[in-house]
Amino acid sequence: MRYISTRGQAPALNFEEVVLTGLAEDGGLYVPEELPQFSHDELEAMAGLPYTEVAFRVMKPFVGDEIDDATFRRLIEETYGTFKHAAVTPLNQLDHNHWLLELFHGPTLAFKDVALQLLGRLLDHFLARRGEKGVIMGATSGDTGSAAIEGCRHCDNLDIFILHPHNRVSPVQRRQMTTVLAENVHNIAIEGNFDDAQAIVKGSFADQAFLRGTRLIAVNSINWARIMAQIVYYVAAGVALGAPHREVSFTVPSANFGNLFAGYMARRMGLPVKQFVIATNANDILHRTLTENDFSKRELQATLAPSMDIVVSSNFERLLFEAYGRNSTAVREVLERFQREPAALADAPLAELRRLFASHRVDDDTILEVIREAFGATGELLDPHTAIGYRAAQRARSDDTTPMITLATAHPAKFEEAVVRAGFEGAPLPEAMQDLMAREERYDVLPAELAAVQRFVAEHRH
Ligand SMILES: Cc1ncc(COP(=O)(O)O)c(C=O)c1O
Ligand SMILES: N[C@@H](CCOP(=O)(O)O)C(=O)O
Repeated sequence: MRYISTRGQAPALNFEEVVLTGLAEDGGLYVPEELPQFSHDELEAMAGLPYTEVAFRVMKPFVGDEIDDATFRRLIEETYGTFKHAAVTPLNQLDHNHWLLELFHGPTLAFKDVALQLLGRLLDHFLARRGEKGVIMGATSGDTGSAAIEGCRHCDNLDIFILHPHNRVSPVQRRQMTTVLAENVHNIAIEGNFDDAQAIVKGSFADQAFLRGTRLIAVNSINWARIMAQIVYYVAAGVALGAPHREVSFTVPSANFGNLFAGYMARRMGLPVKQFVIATNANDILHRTLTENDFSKRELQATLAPSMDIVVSSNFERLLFEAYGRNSTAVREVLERFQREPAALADAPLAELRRLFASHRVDDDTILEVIREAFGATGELLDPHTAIGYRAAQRARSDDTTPMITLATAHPAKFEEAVVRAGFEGAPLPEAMQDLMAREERYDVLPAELAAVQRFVAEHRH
């Protein structure tokens, strides 16, 4: 399998190279040159299989023969062996036709674990095979950081630098990162927001001289392996609810759009998906683009769903690439315009997106209302991000007969503020994290400046 850049001006890479890199050198994101296709029979055969077997079948075409089957199966088994639910990503029925896809049973209690626990193992495998070392730089609004640290902290060949927005992640999220005191783990609190952190990471890919030749690796969803691993749970959930014999729909709490883009890939590979609902918080660029063709930046707002406090949605570029018929010149133009001024999409790609995607924006008051309402109706205590999805599914689904699967992206224990403000005592942390709030923390606070961060990385890597 070859991977090409959405901006069309970077060399094509193989799977190993694409995992070991981040942004393409032309500033684009890598996507597969051709998408594997699953036939009706192949999808049908996946129903009822263990998650790990579905994972192997879905991801194998992307990996090709770059990892032998026995090794790849071992990496998959080890990865999902860290999850606390036998089904890995169980479906939980809420009413006659609405399901929650629980993605928070991994070690750090958010959907990021599904991909990042695998990515850490893939990186370790490739770097050890090459006898190379690497430096990871990642930006987090709270969840990617801890999942990446958990996935990579045992990798001898890696230093990991995670940038989080200072005082803008929840206390549990911060401590899940900053209490990991391993020598190769470095937490940086940026005096800015997530977009600032993400811009510094992307800027570092554009100018890597500060690393003097050491490889820079991405763990954010700009890394294709993140998307690849997330495709699996769409397929597993879809076939569990009757695909390919019937269509299913998905609602996805969205911000950087890596999660929903994986669902879109699953559809392009053959999963019969009727509708995707994009659920946003007040940082609603995806909703505005879809409904008003307003593809423009606005000031980032702090909300009760802090992991979705993102304005510049990286993976929307991958969707635009598909909607523009893989015309990288057109994609480059629209994204360059977006950096300077409000941009609008051309008529045909916008119509293409509207055919498949609906969207809904949920404000903080509604998040609290939904947490109470959903608990009353179903007995489930939703985290604030999942609450956004729950309401969006109710408001934007196109019909009541297609099964609707709402992605539950995090465990409520990570977001005490919203849970308590909704009137609950809080959600207990799992046993293994009981002492989290008493553990020693280590992190450095830095200005949101590329040079300051690059200097820090250069000084602290091993
Ligand atoms: C809990 C949670 N829900 C939803 C999202 C949004 O996912 P995505 O960025 O893939 O759109 C994130 C992170 O971005 C998250 O951490
Ligand atoms: N919500 C994310 C933001 C980063 O998104 P990613 O999927 O691109 O890593 C977080 O919690 O850090």
